[in-house]
Amino acid sequence: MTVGFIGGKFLPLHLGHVFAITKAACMVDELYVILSHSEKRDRSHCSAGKVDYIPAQIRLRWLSQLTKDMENVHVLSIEDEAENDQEYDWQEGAKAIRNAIGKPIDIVFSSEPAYTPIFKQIYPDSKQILLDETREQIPISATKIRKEGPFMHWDFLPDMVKPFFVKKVVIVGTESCGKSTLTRYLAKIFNTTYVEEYGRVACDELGGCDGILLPEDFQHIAYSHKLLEHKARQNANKVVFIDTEAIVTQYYSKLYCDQEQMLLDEISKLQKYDLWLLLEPDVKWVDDGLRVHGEQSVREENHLELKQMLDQKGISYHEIKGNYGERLGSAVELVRSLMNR
Ligand SMILES: NC(=O)c1ccc[n+]([C@@H]2O[C@H](COP(=O)([O-])OP(=O)(O)OC[C@H]3O[C@@H](n4cnc5c(N)ncnc54)[C@H](O)[C@@H]3O)[C@@H](O)[C@H]2O)c1
Repeated sequence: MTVGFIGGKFLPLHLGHVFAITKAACMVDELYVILSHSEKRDRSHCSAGKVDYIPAQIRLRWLSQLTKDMENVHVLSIEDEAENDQEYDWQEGAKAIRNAIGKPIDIVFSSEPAYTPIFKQIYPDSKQILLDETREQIPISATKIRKEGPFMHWDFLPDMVKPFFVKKVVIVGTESCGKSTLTRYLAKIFNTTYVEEYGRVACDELGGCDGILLPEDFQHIAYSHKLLEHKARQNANKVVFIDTEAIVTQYYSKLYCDQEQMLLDEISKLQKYDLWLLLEPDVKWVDDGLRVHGEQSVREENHLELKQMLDQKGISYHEIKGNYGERLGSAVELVRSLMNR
């Protein structure tokens, strides 16, 4: 029975790691993948680059998803207190790894020749195997991803890792301000997924909204919308476009049922978007059979009401106005600058 391990920060996990882990898994009876983490050190690595801090729990989830059907692979997480790589105590780290594995280690895997003398010292009885020290198979490193940003190396990220980096753009506004068209067009331009307004789907099913929507419909709408958001984010290509969120649902609950719902407020506290686009009601009102507030003065009043609701929540949004072409142009520009940030 041979036991081996491969350790790393996996900050973030990439296809080079996947290659190394799968190759190592074929060379031993039992492989341990060790996630070494220290919040201080890992935060400073991330902030020195172009990625948000990736908590250890997220990295552990990725490794767990990756290895869940690899019967001879186990993932362990080991924390240390080092503030940077230079401060990392390899000897202490080895002690913790031995303890966690709890059986003799036959092979220590890595793709980093610089670790060879260290491993010789701290694992004198184990064999060392370098998996792809020239990084010929999968030419990528986590340092490069952090330095240049995940979007530059998107194809080197495993599918379970991508959603963490996906930017969420939400498009809000009152009736007939071009939200659903803008959402779909942005998704086409950025070649990605989008979420349509679930309230519309619900009203289509009911055959209308005015006078027949019940307060609980808005809860159903908010839950269903969040589920669609989750799915669209899983499949997104770097960015996902979302038509409407819980504050707009609250706005509609007030408009149709004269009820402000605590649940919708709570949902709105949990949501996090990278960019908010608030559409002005300055395009022609289109009667689609579901809309009822077409008078321009009413549209403007409603817009103001929604704006106030966003302001009260401290949301920072970009106001989008003009004809359809101008709206698309300014939205594209804002999304591009978000992606390059
Ligand atoms: N104490 C110990 O015994 C021990 C052992 C190993 C690791 N560690 C910890 O892990 C850290 C090392 O993590 P890291 O950030 O250098 O590794 P990492 O998270 O970037 O990579 C993990 C492993 O994958 C390999 N790898 C990376 N890119 C690859 C590619 N493109 N193709 C093939 N293989 C690839 C690396 O060589 C490494 O062996 C150390 O600083 C230490 O904290 C400790």
